[in-house]
Amino acid sequence: MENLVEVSHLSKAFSGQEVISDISFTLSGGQVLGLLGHNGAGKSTLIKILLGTLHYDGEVALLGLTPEKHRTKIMERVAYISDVSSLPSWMTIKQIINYMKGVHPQFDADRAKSYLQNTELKLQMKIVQLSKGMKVQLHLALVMATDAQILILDEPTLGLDLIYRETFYHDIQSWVQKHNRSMIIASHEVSEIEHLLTDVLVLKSGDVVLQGALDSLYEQYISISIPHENREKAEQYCPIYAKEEKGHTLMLFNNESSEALMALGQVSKTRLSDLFLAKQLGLNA
Ligand SMILES: Nc1ncnc2c1ncn2[C@@H]1O[C@H](COP(=O)(O)OP(=O)(O)OP(=O)(O)O)[C@@H](O)[C@H]1O
Repeated sequence: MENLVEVSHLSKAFSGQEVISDISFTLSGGQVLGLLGHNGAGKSTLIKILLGTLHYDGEVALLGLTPEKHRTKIMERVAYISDVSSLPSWMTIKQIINYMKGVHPQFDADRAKSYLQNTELKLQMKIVQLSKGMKVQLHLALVMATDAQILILDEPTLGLDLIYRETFYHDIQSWVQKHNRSMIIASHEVSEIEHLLTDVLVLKSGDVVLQGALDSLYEQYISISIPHENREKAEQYCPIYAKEEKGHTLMLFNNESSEALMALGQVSKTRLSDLFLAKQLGLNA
């Protein structure tokens, strides 16, 4: 399948200081990439590069186009939502829909209105009167009506309540699947987005520390709840991460599935949040 996003040996330095080092990945329709990392890991810098607002070293192509050179063309088919995205506050919802119709070649006003029918938003409402969650709903409806091929989200649900978050991710996931789009989500809420993701890219101070399809990572990394009496024996198998939980220690192992180890505790599905912490903190968690 044709790749919608291609990144090859991407690096970025600010004043000689490298903040992204040699990142490569591709995304095709239906793939949802979780871009994860501690504060300052380089997530927003990578997003800015994809959106064509920063210079970089390496190769980057969205829909076959280079972000720096073809920013306007790319932005017709790439949508971006972040917690700081701003919509013109003086407009009514009806006005912004009409405005989008005027400036965006692929915008379908009827589709935007039909998405809004499932919300409490009304066409005559002014954007300035909307709560943060309502603004995100409006933004999402506008994006879903633009027929964007690639959707980039940077902490889109920051400050939203649980109901808005659930609805937001539910709507966006059905849209991505139905239309075979690609999506990149940068977020600190690892557990919240795990079920949406097909792939992950975890950064630590600009370096890739974990990358791949989630299904193969779930196979590669094994989580076992070890009762305290077996802890010492389990440690001999070199866990990459250990966390005290009620009545046992949760240990994570890489490519270690010997029967003797499995017999020491209860094997459970690996959680992305534990894998994330293992890669950020290692055994010193
Ligand atoms: N314009 C800039 N000039 C100099 N350094 C910058 C600039 N923008 C970002 N940085 C640095 O690059 C590094 C990566 O920052 P970035 O904003 O990409 O991280 P992030 O993963 O998005 O972090 P957070 O989760 O806190 O938003 C940080 O060390 C930051 O200080």
